Amino acid sequence: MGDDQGKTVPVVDLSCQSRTQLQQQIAIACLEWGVFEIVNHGMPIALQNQLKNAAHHFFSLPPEVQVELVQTHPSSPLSVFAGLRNEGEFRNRKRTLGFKPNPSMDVKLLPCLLRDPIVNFREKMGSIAYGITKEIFAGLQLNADLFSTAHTRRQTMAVNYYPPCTESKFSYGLRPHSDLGSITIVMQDEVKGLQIKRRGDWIDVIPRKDAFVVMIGDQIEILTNGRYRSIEHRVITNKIVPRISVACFYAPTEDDVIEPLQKFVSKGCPVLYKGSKFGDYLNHGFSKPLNGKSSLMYCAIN
Ligand SMILES: O=C(O)CCC(=O)C(=O)O
Ligand SMILES: [Fe+2]
Repeated sequence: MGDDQGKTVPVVDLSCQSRTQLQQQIAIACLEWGVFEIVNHGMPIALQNQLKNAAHHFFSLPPEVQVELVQTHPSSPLSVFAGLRNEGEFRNRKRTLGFKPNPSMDVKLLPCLLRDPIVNFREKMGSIAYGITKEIFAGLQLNADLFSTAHTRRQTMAVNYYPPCTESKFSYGLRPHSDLGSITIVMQDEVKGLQIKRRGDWIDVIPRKDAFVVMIGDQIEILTNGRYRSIEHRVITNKIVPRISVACFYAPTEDDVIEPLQKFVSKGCPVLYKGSKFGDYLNHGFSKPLNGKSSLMYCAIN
């Protein structure tokens, strides 16, 4: 486990420890950092490499070919786009291959290049996410099965490609933000770029071949009334090599209303957020350019 005083994101080994120890480590990481890395997570290396290779290949194709490959059919579960829906003043220098939430997916619609890597990776990552959220909620003495099921129902996935960038005003691959859902699990390649904000400083999440990054999202902050805070993060580009990441987002369904649990409210800790439908929260978050943790203002009680 990383040193709390240090500048390294804590690493949680999912093997070789009792569940109580595991829950404690995760609880400390959530409380003090809002982000941690997991090793021995059980995702086969071959599956990771398959998806990374497919992503490199896909993004090396001309943009119009990329679009043609994934968007020709209206019910395709995939879409490919540059930047974000709302960019604001500065562009986010990335291209994303996005997998829609719980599509009634006809796998045959996916191009062969991506079909097996995406489907297999996504399925395995879903069970890793369920396992992690279970330990997070168990560590909070909540009904772990119930809450982990509720907070992983909506699953989306983004394969991000950050091209090398020489213009300094485009140095952001992704501007500072917190994720809108409950948890995000990220697979990085070997290229640095992801940073998290801790006590006012930006800290690199140095890529480790064997690790995935787990980030606490806004819905957990709301549910726990600020006990666990969502992590602000950003991606910076570099001038030389492209970077690939795969971000898997887990969240409640769009009809679920998320509000602080009574357990986390007390005289000394008054209610910080009002309840809101996750779908409304999401639409509001997507309607604004990324700006730190401002997405939480949507339901903050001041
Ligand atoms: O590329 C990364 O490492 C993180 C991506 C991310 O933060 C996001 O897609 O929300
Ligand atoms: Fe993010």
